[in-house]
Amino acid sequence: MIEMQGVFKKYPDGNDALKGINLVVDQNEFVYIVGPSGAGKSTFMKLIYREEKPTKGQIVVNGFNIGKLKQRKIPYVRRNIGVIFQDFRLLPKLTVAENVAFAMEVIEEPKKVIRKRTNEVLSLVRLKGKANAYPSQLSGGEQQRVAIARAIVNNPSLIIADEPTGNLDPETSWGIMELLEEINFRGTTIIMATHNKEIVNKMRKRVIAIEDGVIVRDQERGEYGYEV
Ligand SMILES: Nc1ncnc2c1ncn2[C@@H]1O[C@H](COP(=O)(O)OP(=O)(O)OP(=O)(O)O)[C@@H](O)[C@H]1O
Repeated sequence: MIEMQGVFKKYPDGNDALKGINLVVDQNEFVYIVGPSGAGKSTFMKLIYREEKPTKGQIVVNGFNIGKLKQRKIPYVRRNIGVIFQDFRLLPKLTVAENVAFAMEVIEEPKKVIRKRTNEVLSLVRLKGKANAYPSQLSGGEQQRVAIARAIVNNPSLIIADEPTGNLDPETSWGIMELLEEINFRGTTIIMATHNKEIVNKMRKRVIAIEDGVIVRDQERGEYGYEV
């Protein structure tokens, strides 16, 4: 589902963020991306959902050659990818239900489908009771659950999560991880960048370590491997 061959990313200011990435991620894998600050993890994730373009090399996601994608085709690829950030990025003036529904409105789903599916995903993240609340009225963990609901509402085959527990306390973080595991169990591939040693060591998934723009380790049922 994701294939990278000889991928380099040099930012316009000359920063070499990635220097020759090769990897394959299959459908339904759960992959942790670990590594020191500035190693290139976020850049790696941004290339997958085409927030950034590679300077060299090939990236294929769900059969699309991401680097060569025409501007007008980008929405088709993004529709199949849910993205979750450390800082939630909800729309503050929309309610919980509206934040989730918005992701379906932009792809012009019928109103009836939107209502039904919004209810479904809010149940899944256990937030049905907060449907009419605004993000500012929610805890951090609840806001992240809304962001997860929004990410999965269009049934993406892939979720990219960039430090999804970075702003959350340990207990809340576990709740988020259980949710991501359940989503993975239902068939969605998950790629998650994290600095959370406890989570990586307990959940035992594939671990890819990036240092200074290259993959230095790729382990099944791996460990975090750094002191924090
Ligand atoms: N938009 C940008 N323009 C120029 N350089 C950038 C840009 N974004 C990132 N970089 C540089 O690219 C390198 C990799 O950054 P990246 O954000 O991918 O690292 P990271 O592993 O995600 O770090 P962290 O764990 O701190 O989030 C760093 O040297 C960073 O300064």
